[in-house]
Amino acid sequence: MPLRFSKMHGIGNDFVVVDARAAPFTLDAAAIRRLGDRHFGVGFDQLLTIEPARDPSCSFAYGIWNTDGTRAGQCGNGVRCVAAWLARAGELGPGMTRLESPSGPVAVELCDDGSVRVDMGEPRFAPAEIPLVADAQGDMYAIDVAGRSVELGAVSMGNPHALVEVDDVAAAPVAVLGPQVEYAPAFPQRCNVGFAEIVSRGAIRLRVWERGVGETLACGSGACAAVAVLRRRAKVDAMVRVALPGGELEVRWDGPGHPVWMRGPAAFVFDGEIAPATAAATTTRKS
Ligand SMILES: N[C@H](CCC[C@H](N)C(=O)O)C(=O)O
Repeated sequence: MPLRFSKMHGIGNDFVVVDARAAPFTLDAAAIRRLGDRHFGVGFDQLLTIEPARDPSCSFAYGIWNTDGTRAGQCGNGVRCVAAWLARAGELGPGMTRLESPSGPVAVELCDDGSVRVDMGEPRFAPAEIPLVADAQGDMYAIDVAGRSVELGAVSMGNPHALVEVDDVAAAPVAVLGPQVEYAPAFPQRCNVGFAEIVSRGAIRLRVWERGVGETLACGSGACAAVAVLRRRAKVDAMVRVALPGGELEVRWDGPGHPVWMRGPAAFVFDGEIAPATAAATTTRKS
């Protein structure tokens, strides 16, 4: 049987979405890496599966894999695409619908303009929940990276995020500092690394080095993480427009006890199928 999929994106963060409602998804990490290769496979930042929910309060569940074949606990741009995919399949009604992410329930709502609004849950700042092992000064951590100390904020949105404030996001050392922080021993499960420039109290610019992927055009959970960290430092208001290289998201956080709300688009690119031989091929990039 060929593997059918939909290619989708959320402001340039791109996904292969696989329907695993009837038959379980069985590809291993090596096969996922091959499909994620932009030259030998299809190419994606994340592979998403749509599955039956185990939590009775949720209508469906979704799984998330990075291009390196590792699993992720949350994907903000991905959950909007999952909602749009379910809507196209006639599975999503009006109002809020709860979906089961790998790190617990989130709620999605289709808006009249075609965008999707998501309750991403509460940000979790406790170091053990991120997880992060480092000395803190308030909510600022100093970690050793390649022989020097880097100051950053950190939060879990169901997946681990570090946030570095920069003066000019265009000049941020994303490709150098990103992987160094991702693999720093202070983050035992590695992390996604955001670089944020504050434009005003209601607008930031953000680039994200994603765990297991590299720099992407956008990261939804990263946008929520950035607003949560900066709001906690009282540097931004509750409602923030987050400009990423691939487009813009609206993020709102009213503070402790409230979930982070994210709103943005979800787009279909094409539907396709992969021959079993391709999924099982041994040809792939060497590095
Ligand atoms: N692109 C996703 C994040 C993927 C997270 C993944 N890279 C990890 O936590 O390992 C987003 O829009 O939130």
